[in-house]
Amino acid sequence: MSDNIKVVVKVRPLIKREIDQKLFYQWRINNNTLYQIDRRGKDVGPSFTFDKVYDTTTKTEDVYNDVVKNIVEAATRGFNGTIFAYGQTSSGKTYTMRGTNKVPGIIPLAVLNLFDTIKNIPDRDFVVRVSYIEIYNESLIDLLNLRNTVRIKKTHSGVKLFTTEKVTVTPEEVLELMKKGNVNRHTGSTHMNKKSSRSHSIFQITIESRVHIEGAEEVDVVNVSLLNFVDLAGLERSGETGATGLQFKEGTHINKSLSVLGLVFKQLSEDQNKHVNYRDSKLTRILQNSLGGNSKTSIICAVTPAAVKETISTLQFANRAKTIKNTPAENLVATSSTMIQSLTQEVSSLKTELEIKKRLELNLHKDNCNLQEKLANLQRLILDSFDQNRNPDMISNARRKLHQPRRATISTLHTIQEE
Ligand SMILES: Nc1ncnc2c1ncn2[C@@H]1O[C@H](COP(=O)(O)OP(=O)(O)OP(=O)(O)O)[C@@H](O)[C@H]1O
Repeated sequence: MSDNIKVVVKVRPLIKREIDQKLFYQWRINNNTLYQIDRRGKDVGPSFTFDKVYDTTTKTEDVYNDVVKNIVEAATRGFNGTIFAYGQTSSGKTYTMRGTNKVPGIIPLAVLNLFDTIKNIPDRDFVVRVSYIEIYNESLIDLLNLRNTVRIKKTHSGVKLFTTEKVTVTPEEVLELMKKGNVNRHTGSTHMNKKSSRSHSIFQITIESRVHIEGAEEVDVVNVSLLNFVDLAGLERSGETGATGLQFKEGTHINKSLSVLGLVFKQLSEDQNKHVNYRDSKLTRILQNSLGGNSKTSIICAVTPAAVKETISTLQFANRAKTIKNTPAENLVATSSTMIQSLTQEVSSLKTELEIKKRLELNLHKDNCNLQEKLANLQRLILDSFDQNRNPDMISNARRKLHQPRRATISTLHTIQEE
């Protein structure tokens, strides 16, 4: 397994729906290799080997210890980290990331581990901030405040999300925020999954730390790192999910952004100097730093044992992902001077935004003047038709005034009305 990008496969047990439909295990696992089998257990198709393949008895905690724990702990030392759950609809991604009341998922395990690790680093002061967004039909939604608008901006350290961030001091607070966000997520019932995620979600934890100096007024060095937990919506085929109408539209967006993700993975695994289509979807744009960038990354591919086509497609994706090379850098240390540089850049981009808004306002003002002028002309026409039988001198006087320059239009109109 590469140290910087780890790709593992997790096979979930058959679920009630599949048992009721008399579906059976189409895969057997031996020595981290998946073999396609028929109903009698005979090998019939392709096989796929990975560094780690977890069978149906594996606990999420084992996966956590193998491929997530070290990323969370490195985040307390200033490394960025990203954990993806990828797989077809109903393969167990949300179960793995979030867990249930009885079985904790990757996020709760990470949160507990994070606060434990921090507690054991007494010479640094930590600030932990949490945000939670979803990408629904290519729109960004702030799951911690649905009225907020989420923006993506390029900063000197990479692409940054501007969304609600809550400072938290206990694991319970973080998990409360996760629960609050989960309630706001778009889900729907399909033939494949009673509670299917209709969006990609990104649970972000920002960890900031500085050396603890008793009585010190000013701190010069700050480490900032970002942990992303990405629960991807599942690749789906409308024929199997029974999606129509809005669900069909959602499925189209999900599939499109996943195919951009697949393309980005392909490009990253082929040639490091090639153009990479990060900008083709919000998902890849936001996660640009975690894909072939400055991040330690683990991809957990969830597969259902009763599917063949979708499982093969997930395993092919996992194969490609293995070859991506990330370059996590240790120097994620922001000194006060780099922070000033970053803040200056942000100020300058906000100034540009303000300029654009001012120009828009000016254009709106011009439009407004044009409309007022049109209104005056229309009122002139109305006056003409009503006043045909009135004093001809008064009418020609009014006409003369109406043909004066535009700025005078409104006052002219008032004069005419007074006359
Ligand atoms: N390891 C497991 N053990 C038992 N049940 C599981 C396991 N993994 C998943 N399940 C069950 O399988 C079903 C589908 O799981 P889940 O909702 O996590 O899939 P998903 O991949 O997130 O689907 P979607 O993409 O449609 O949101 C759920 O009922 C879940 O409880």
